Amino acid sequence: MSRTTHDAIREALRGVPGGAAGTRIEVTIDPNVKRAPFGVVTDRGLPAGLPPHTPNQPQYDARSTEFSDDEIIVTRLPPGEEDANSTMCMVSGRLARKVVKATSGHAPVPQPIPATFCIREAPGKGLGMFATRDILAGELIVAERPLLVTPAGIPARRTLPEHLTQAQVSQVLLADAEREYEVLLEKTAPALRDAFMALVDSHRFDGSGPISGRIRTNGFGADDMTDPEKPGYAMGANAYSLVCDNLSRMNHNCAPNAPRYFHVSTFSMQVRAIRAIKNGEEITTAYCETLVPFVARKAELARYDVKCTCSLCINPSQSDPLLAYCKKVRDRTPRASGNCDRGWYTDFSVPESTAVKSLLADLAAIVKVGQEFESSYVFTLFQLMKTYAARGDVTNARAYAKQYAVWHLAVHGKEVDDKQVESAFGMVAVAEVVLRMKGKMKGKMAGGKANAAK
Ligand SMILES: C[S@@+](CC[C@H](N)C(=O)[O-])C[C@H]1O[C@@H](n2cnc3c(N)ncnc32)[C@H](O)[C@@H]1O
Repeated sequence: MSRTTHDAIREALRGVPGGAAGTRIEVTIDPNVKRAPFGVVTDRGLPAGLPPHTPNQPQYDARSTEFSDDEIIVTRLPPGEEDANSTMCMVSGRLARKVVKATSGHAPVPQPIPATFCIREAPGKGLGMFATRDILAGELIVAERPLLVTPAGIPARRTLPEHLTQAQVSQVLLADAEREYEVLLEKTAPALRDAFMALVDSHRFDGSGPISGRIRTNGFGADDMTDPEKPGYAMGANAYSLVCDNLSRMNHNCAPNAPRYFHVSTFSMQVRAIRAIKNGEEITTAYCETLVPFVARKAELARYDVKCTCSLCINPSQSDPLLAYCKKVRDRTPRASGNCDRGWYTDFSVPESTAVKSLLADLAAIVKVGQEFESSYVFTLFQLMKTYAARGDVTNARAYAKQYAVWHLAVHGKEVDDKQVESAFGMVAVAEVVLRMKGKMKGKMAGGKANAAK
């Protein structure tokens, strides 16, 4: 399939918070299709003359060898668990196999004790998730199996007549997808199906059916639930949409306090606090790229029926320059710039006050606009850790090693403690050597002075 066609499908069917839509599907459509209609659609259903789509979804045991890596299959994951404790998934054979391997230890989904949240009304936003106690940075807030996993784009499976308009193409894709999802949902455990249907549907007027509407409203993308990118596929054409129960009640905030990630070995979507959260505070996540100006975020969020009123959106003239500053810091990170290291913490011609001062200014700007989940934050912590260590300041090097470990836990769910960070980067060892050297030099200088006085 050509890249343009994939792009068209992806564009046509975007609507997964935090995850670019798209899928590897056999479909011929007008490459000029750009997106599914937003707003009110008067003409719903299939255009005249097109027969309804009949899904053909054999269900596989994911442990079997009956399917190929590239096939999109229907299977229950993780395998071998009760229906109510596993998820109906429409995924590639490759991804199913990855999950089977990763979950073979049958690790249970972790639960925070005592519980951290409740779901209640969030004025102006419908329901939302709120802290029921103080939560520390890095603490687990919620972990749960998804209710449903589907390709982030729509699995259309027919050749479309050339005379269809763009809007009609979108309608056919949405109508066919609805039929596919109906069959998938019939196979889902009743309690999970009920929880799914109780979720909000913000796509009631754009041609989406009740199931695809809920998927588009509540599905999250996850890095660890994607297929490897293949040459020729559009970026994001490897993504999936994971709809959860409590987790899908999290509202958007451009300065979120709880990033999400997928924990494959427990097959659970998880959320941790990126900074301390107070009892009663709303727990939020970001549905869109946040280091862009207000107008760009507003346009992106309109897709999810979100009119954001967060502290950044109500005051764009103040927040936009700060976000632009944070973006500059992010563009300097190794991943963005291609530079492995700026290395200036070992450049002793830069005075400590200057080196530390500029890094602390970067950190303060990031914290001010609540972008702690960004890579620029962790890179700045890393640089501070190294700068202090290179100058023999063990206390500060340790403090930033701790924050560095907390960031990894909150953003990736990776359990690393500050001691591991210290030894991985030789932080404290470096600081101690520097201290010893400084001590010796002082001693020599003092000795020198004493000799001079004789
Ligand atoms: C994933 S759901 C979040 C939970 C939802 N509020 C509920 O009642 O179940 C996404 C929908 O919640 C609403 N929403 C999320 N964040 C919002 C925000 N910051 N402001 C207003 N509405 C928001 C929008 O209707 C959006 O389509």
